[in-house]
Amino acid sequence: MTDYAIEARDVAVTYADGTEAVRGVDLLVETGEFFGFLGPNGAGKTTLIKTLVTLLRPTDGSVTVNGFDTIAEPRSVRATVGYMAQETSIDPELTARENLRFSCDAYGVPRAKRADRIDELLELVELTDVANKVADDFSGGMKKRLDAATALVHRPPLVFLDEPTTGLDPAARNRLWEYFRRINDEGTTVFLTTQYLEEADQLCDRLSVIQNGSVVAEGTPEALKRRVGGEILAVELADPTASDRAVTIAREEGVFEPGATIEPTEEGLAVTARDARTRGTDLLVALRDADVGVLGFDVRAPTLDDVFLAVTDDRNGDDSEHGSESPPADVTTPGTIGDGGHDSSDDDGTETGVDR
Ligand SMILES: Nc1ncnc2c1ncn2[C@@H]1O[C@H](COP(=O)(O)OP(=O)(O)OP(=O)(O)O)[C@@H](O)[C@H]1O
Repeated sequence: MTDYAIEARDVAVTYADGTEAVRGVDLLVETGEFFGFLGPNGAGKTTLIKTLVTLLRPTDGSVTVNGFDTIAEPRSVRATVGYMAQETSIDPELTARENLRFSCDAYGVPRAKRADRIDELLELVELTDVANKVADDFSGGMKKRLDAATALVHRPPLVFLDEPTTGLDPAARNRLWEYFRRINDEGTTVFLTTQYLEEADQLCDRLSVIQNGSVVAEGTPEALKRRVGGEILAVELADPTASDRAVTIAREEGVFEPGATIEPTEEGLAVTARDARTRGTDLLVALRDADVGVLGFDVRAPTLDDVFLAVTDDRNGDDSEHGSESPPADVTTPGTIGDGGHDSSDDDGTETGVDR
């Protein structure tokens, strides 16, 4: 086994209808890492995961997973990975225990080891008490926990989690996070795709941001946040329609360092700068002198939302290069990830399925 759980070189995936879902992605994930893959709907996350687990064949480039080439040695890849897909793989008519038994069959877990392995996993995902109840009666969170357990029956050294907490309430999400942390602490490499930036921030050692099939940023959550370039000063104006005027004042007064980003927001304006905290009061004074009323202000450290918006905003439609080395462009106020408006439920089934 290599030091890398995943080595993807210049991977491209084009669907039969000509959609270029993944365009020249390079990815190195070290053994033992908790790696995050972020991106808006339709960015190419699921396509890449399916390529890594041998469900899709790359149009171009090469992929090695756990030291095995995905095209030449797909069986070895499948034997050493677990895959929790977006769509649940559990059978609602079977009990939790039966679902796990079924997965043991599918993954070829030796019979003598099955009972212990199943008890261990039920305990890990806290479903021991309901082991003999049918999955149909489970809450969304319980189903997801069972789903995750079914991907682990063969003790894979690498597990892929495709948006595992989508649709769960915060409490259920937290429980899954604990469980993912535990398997990672025990040595399992985790590859997680998510649209929840907080989730990536909480869990991931390192992450990549993908947009339009290309990686647009990559690094540790901390390094990515630093790249936003300082802190964010948000000013709420008494009259939000005065925000353009306030922005002009902030720019023309030269209050902040030259690289500062000063933008209007719905409430007023936002400044991203290394001296946002120290020079913030100068801005407030300048606004008062210009008779622009201020209701309140706040200085905060950047979040991954800011990173995400900074690296993706400016690149909509720009698919010409990875750009992972260049600093992010402008920063806007936090929000949710944009919707590319595609239905990910369809799968062209280009390749064989993972035995599940
Ligand atoms: N079977 C398919 N045939 C043609 N195009 C597809 C197919 N599956 C996905 N696509 C397209 O490929 C692009 C990437 O889709 P993909 O599902 O990989 O994105 P994603 O980042 O996983 O999005 P989501 O978060 O919605 O799952 C999108 O433009 C999508 O519409």
